[in-house]
Amino acid sequence: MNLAITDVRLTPILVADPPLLNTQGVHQPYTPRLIVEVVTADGITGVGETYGDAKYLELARPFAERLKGHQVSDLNGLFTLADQVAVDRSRVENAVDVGGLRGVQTADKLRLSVVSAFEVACLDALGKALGLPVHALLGGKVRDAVEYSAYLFYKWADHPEGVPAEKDDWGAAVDPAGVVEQARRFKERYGFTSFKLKGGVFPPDEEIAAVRALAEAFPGHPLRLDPNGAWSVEASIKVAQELRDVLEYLEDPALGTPAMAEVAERTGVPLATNMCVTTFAEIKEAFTKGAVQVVLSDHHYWGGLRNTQQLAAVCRTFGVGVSMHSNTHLGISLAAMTHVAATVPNLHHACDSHYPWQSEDVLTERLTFEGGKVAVSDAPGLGVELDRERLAVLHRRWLDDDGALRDRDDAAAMRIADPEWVTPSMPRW
Ligand SMILES: O=C([O-])C(=O)C[C@H](O)[C@@H](O)C(=O)[O-]
Ligand SMILES: [Mg+2]
Repeated sequence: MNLAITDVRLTPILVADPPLLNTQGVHQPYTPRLIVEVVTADGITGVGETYGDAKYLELARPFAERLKGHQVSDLNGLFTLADQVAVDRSRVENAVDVGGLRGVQTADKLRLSVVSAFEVACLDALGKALGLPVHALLGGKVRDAVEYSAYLFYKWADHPEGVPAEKDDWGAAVDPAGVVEQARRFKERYGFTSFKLKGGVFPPDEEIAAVRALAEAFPGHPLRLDPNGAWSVEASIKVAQELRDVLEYLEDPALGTPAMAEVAERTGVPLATNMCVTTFAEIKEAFTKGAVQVVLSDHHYWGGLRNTQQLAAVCRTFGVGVSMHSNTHLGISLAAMTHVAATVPNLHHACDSHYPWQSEDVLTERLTFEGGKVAVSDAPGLGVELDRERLAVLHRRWLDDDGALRDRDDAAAMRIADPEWVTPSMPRW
């Protein structure tokens, strides 16, 4: 068996995205992703997926060049190689994370976000070579299916007039009735039993009303609200108090560990985060201060599936919960999330996934949710197959773009509807 990498293919693509609202603006009609393929000397191809904005591509290209001859089994070596790739400082210093809402930006985090796709691709190739599923390479699954929650968004019916976009069939959701209707459809289509509402869009009272409406429509279902740090400590405490009987957790109500710690201390509602604990370096302060009760991991920016397992082990040690965050992603990443989630014993909350919002994919067969769960594949590797024709079509869209959509920018998308829009300063309320 020859596990040496002989070829690496990087394919940036643009995928359709509905007009989903968040505190920074609205999603653009197409969003960039990067599809990574590693090919071994034996002709086995492994696939991975990560963010596709220019700053990730700029790193992925020189990194890919260093991979020729690298063994797909040498996962630790990927990180050593990545350290050799210089990060342009302007990419991280004072940079506003215009679309990600994923916390601090550092050179390491940028590297990890790129390496994660290669780690997944190597695991996929290794699994195919050995005839083993990725979860087996990670130590084995402890469950046969992974539970996800419905990721509800305030949403316009369509992207602004005149903007080329794919039509979706979800309709608008800009008030409590719209949010409940969206949740109903999520439940009907996918069987989800817990609901997360992306908040920070309307004043807190309106979002409290939406969560109350969800609680009435779906009694006993776990509910979460995530304003991405848009509230002051006082506003966060007010929301926590008003919703404490129905919330499973409140996600990133306020920005930064000190503010989260204050909210946690003054309310009994558990706090989750994918903004103030996004790197190993941020764990100590947050856990010592009791700022978070659930860390939402994301294998992209935590640096892959094995780092996600390490994060879960640290959380377990400190009695902090762990679950999963998600940005716009396709089926390769959902498969990777499902494999690693299947191996984490202390995963007790349904994971987030944007996947239902993505009408397009690069797989021959989409992953499906049954009863809100994705079955853990036992096929070799990730258990997914790339659809090269679809990949080519979505790459062609990226090639044809004049650059406007190659970097996700939710504020720019909002300015098309509201020319006065500027990224709100935080806390917004
Ligand atoms: O849980 C979160 O904070 C997210 O998923 C952040 C994302 O950027 C989400 O708000 C989005 O895509 O609009
Ligand atoms: Mg969040």
